[in-house]
Amino acid sequence: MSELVCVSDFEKEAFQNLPKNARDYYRSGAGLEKTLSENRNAFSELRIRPRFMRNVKTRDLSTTVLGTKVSAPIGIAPTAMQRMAHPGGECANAKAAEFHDVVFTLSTISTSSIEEVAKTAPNAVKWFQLYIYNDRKLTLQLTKRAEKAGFKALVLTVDAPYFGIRLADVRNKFTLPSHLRLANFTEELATSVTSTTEGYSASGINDYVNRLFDASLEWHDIEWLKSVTTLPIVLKGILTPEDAIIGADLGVSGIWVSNHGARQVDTTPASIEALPEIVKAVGHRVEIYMDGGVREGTDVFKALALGAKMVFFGRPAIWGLANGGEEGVKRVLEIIKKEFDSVMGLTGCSTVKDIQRDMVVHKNYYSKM
Ligand SMILES: Cc1cc2nc3c(=O)[nH]c(=O)nc-3n(C[C@H](O)[C@H](O)[C@H](O)COP(=O)(O)O)c2cc1C
Ligand SMILES: CCCCCCC(=O)C(=O)O
Repeated sequence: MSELVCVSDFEKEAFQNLPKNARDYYRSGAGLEKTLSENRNAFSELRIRPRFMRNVKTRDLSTTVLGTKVSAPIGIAPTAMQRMAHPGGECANAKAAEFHDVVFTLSTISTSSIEEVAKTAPNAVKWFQLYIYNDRKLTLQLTKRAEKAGFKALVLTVDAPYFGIRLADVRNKFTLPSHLRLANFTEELATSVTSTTEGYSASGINDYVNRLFDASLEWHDIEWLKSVTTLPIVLKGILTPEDAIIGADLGVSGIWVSNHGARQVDTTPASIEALPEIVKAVGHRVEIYMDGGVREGTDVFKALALGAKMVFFGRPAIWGLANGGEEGVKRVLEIIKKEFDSVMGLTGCSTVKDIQRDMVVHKNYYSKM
């Protein structure tokens, strides 16, 4: 693993080693994957304006998120079915986050259960990502289990009433390998990720979600969620200030700017493009996080300069898992932290508060000169 020195190295290696069904599921985006590319390109369009002579001999990457101190403003986004990447799955991922003292977010659709993850990584800062099922009793049980297991926030994903068309999964007719289970569920719900339809939309993922997720959700359902949980609620998948304002008015604690790793609607903006206007609209009222295409320390720096309090990534942790399980994710986190530390020091920032809005501009700023 020592020859893997950046996230891109981990990605290439994971592509070699993962079975096609899993690799394509993890890698792919919706449609022709224009937004998938833009999530990366948009970071490259931004330029960092460094400042010097500011005593950066020691640097402190730490910050707080929803009142909890963490070692760095980076966290692991929820990604489903992680045991396809490594037998340790979500438990290994959470252990790595615990080791680095960063946030770990567990997906509803995990192959390790809420309780297993809590037991394996008792001291990790854990958040639970919630999908709302047609069966509200089941949804409530998930929420209560997360509370009981010590999870610190509920991340309600709002961008997935049903799932985008991911052509790779359609072509592969994605199914969950038969030795794995969706560990938060029993019986049919634990194993039924198989294609039941034929033809164009015949991916097991679309079929599962179409059958079970509540596509009728509206804003008033946030009131219901607030009434049944003691945990702070974060809305994940927000891409417009209009929706961010509604969420803030409803009293949520955080807005997570995201296009779901470009897996829902192709040609939505890159998350980093959507971030500034959302920060402008509600950044003074709630914490703002972002994910989508974060692969390097410079990306973390840019997102913070544009107003994010915390930056998450999904696929890099999967590539870490695929290259050595817990140790692989630890290494990925170490790399991104080291890169971020390097950028901070080399731009005159010794704490995250020193990262100012005017330190990042679009490259067009320079063409006007
Ligand atoms: C394989 C995969 C599975 C995902 N599963 C979930 C999920 O279960 N719940 C959710 O809210 N988002 C899910 N997402 C979206 C991620 O939480 C996150 O928004 C996205 O991965 C960020 O982009 P990045 O992978 O470029 O870092 C998934 C993304 C991927 C790539
Ligand atoms: C079997 C249900 C599929 C859940 C998929 C999780 C997810 O959000 C994704 O983007 O994939």
